[in-house]
Amino acid sequence: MKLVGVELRRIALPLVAPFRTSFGTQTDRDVLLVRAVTDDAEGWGECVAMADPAYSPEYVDAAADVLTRFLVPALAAAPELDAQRVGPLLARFKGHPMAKAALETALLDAELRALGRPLARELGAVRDAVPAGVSVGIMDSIPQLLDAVAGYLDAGYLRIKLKIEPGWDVEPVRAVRERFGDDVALQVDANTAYTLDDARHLALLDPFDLLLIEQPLDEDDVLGHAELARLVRTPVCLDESITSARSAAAAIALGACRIVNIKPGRVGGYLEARRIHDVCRAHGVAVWCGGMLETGLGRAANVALAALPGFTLPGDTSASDRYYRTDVTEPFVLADGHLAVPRGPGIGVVPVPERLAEVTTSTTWLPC
Ligand SMILES: O=C(O)CCC(=O)N[C@@H](C(=O)O)c1ccccc1
Repeated sequence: MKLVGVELRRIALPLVAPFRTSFGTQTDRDVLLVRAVTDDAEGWGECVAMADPAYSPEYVDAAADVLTRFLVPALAAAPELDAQRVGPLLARFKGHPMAKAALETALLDAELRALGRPLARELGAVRDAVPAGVSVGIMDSIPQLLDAVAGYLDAGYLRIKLKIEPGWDVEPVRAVRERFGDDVALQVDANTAYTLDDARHLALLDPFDLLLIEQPLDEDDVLGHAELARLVRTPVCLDESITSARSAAAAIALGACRIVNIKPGRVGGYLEARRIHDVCRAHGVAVWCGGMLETGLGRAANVALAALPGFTLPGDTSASDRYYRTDVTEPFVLADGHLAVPRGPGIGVVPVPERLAEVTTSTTWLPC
């Protein structure tokens, strides 16, 4: 496969409602899409970097810059290219996993479209549909939270994830349990908002039979998570801390997590995501697919990944309307609490041209 050129396209999408986490509130998304044009086919990748470096060190302007000045030229110079070679070709550039993931995914999508192979099949999917969980932001009040959770349960979501932070943790969890009962699959996500000094407080969540507590401590505090795991009963799940298959193996060996949230953008792409899945599965560690408010392009690829055998917990693979009034692809719609795995070649979806044009704020063509 030869790279003819790469389009970097920025789109602006308002969220249907503000989404508050322990590190800030999102009201809209400034998304970088990557379209790779090869001599065989073209493919799409979505960069999940946020507008500011609040979740991770990456941010969307930096991703566009590193793609333009370093990552795309490195692939353009490659005499022979396929998706498996993208990681090794870009390894000399440190970091920027979200930018790298978007480019690798665009190449992988192009390659698989040329072969007529669905991404799900390429990754090793064993399911045609995946159970959908939903992430619920921090709210202004408990009643507002309960109304939101009621709406998602009515919509059919099979798992509720509550964002928590100091001052908004035990009470919201208690209220959801009291209102909706003990059978609702429920978990919490702290996004690194606590320290080991909060262990006794976090143990107050133990009676609520949560599936997991996600990333309570700093992303680089793997030993702290191992210590916390000895102090609380709720299983610890890592997100920001897991950046590669190697880091997953180390975290598991240290007892820092019993569950892993796999986000392809955070780890550099779907091929590394599969390697993390394989490492976790070999150690009996359950995984689920995290979300980064993706459009239907990233969502399609995430749903394909979530169909692998080790993804035994519902992911943050919600329907398109959880975040967007109109998606850039045909919308993903919940059916009996599940999303169907795209069956077409590559990621199985493409942007709707008129919709893409409506939301485009800039586009840059990088000839190769
Ligand atoms: O459903 C989704 O796509 C979002 C799931 C979610 O809560 N993502 C969180 C996270 O920390 O996991 C997030 C949101 C915004 C930005 C970064 C991360």
